[in-house]
Amino acid sequence: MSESESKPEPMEQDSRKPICLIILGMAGAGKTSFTRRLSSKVVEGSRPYLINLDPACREVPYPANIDIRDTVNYKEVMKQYGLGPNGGIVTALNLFSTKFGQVVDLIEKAGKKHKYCIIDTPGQIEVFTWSASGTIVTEALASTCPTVVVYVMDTVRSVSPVTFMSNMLYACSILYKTRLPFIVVMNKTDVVDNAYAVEWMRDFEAFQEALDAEGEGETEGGNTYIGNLTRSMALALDTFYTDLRCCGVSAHTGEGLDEFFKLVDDAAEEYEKEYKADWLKMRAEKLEEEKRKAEELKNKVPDDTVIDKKKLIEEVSRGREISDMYLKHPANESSSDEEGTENQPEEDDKPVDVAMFQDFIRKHAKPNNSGNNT
Ligand SMILES: Nc1nc2c(ncn2[C@@H]2O[C@H](COP(=O)(O)OP(=O)(O)OP(=O)(O)O)[C@@H](O)[C@H]2O)c(=O)[nH]1
Repeated sequence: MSESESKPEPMEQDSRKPICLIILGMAGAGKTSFTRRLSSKVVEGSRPYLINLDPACREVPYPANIDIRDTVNYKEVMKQYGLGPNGGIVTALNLFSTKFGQVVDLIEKAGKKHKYCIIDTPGQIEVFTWSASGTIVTEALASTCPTVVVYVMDTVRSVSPVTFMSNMLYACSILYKTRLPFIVVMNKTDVVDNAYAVEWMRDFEAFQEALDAEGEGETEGGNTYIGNLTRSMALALDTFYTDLRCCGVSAHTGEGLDEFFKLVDDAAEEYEKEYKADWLKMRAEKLEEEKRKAEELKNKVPDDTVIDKKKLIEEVSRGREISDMYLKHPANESSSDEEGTENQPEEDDKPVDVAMFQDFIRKHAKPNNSGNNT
């Protein structure tokens, strides 16, 4: 029966899902540089599948398989909705997230070939972590594939105990918000070794000494209000530090990547054992809810409007020219674009997108943030 025993293997390979890594971190921590470094890492015969979710970045320095900029033109979004740059980025991500199901389909298919899928997020961390679209994207990924949050920390900028504490508090809040396996990546070790940070996490006395040393008569450490607060916070974070996966890396030199991938595999195992069941349950409940909402929406949308008639998001194969990419603007370009050519919106684009966007707002707007103008 050796033949039948060997048969399940390709099926397992076919249904294998990639391990999704959501790359988060403060502006300038090195998310994009780190993603770029990971993009060249060949694991089990292939490079990671890459997704850029930053609509405002000028250049993506790695060969993205999916790039939000091919779908949403955030400058047009700004114009059309009368928003500033931050509002434009948030709204662009909101629009993209309404179709994230299609992205998830592509990611699932990519699992046949790629072991990892890396998702680079916008420069301003709160655009992702404190927006409805960030939640939608995270939930869509986590309820389909093993998903791990990778928090990139700038080791150079965190040498002050107070800054380090603020960074860790932010990381901690993301951990509790996402409820996913978590890795702290201490980046830029080519400039400053991350040993100090690991010591502060493992040894409270060492952290206190550093705080005292910084504090003498200054505004931040010692017995000042901030110093005392930081001390209390460090104690409170003790539970967070226990079992926290962290490693030092340099996106510039590539140092620490092997250790990083070991932590990722370990975190993916943790997802399978401890998180997956909850996420699957949540997805079942969401599907049920969506079905109900879709019924409601169907009654509101004019009969001649067909939702999901065609794909909004397309995968871009490596090496393909930008001009070859499938471009479509959910915000509808009423003004002429920079090249002077204007794509005529198709008849059913606008009502569908507007209906989807309004439905999105209805689903996610809470009574207490209805006045939020982002
Ligand atoms: N020395 C050193 N510099 C780094 C490293 N990683 C990133 N940088 C530098 O840090 C700066 C910010 O890097 P990015 O990769 O743009 O950081 P980011 O978090 O994606 O930035 P935003 O998207 O703007 O938030 C750049 O000047 C990088 O060259 C590293 O490992 N070592």
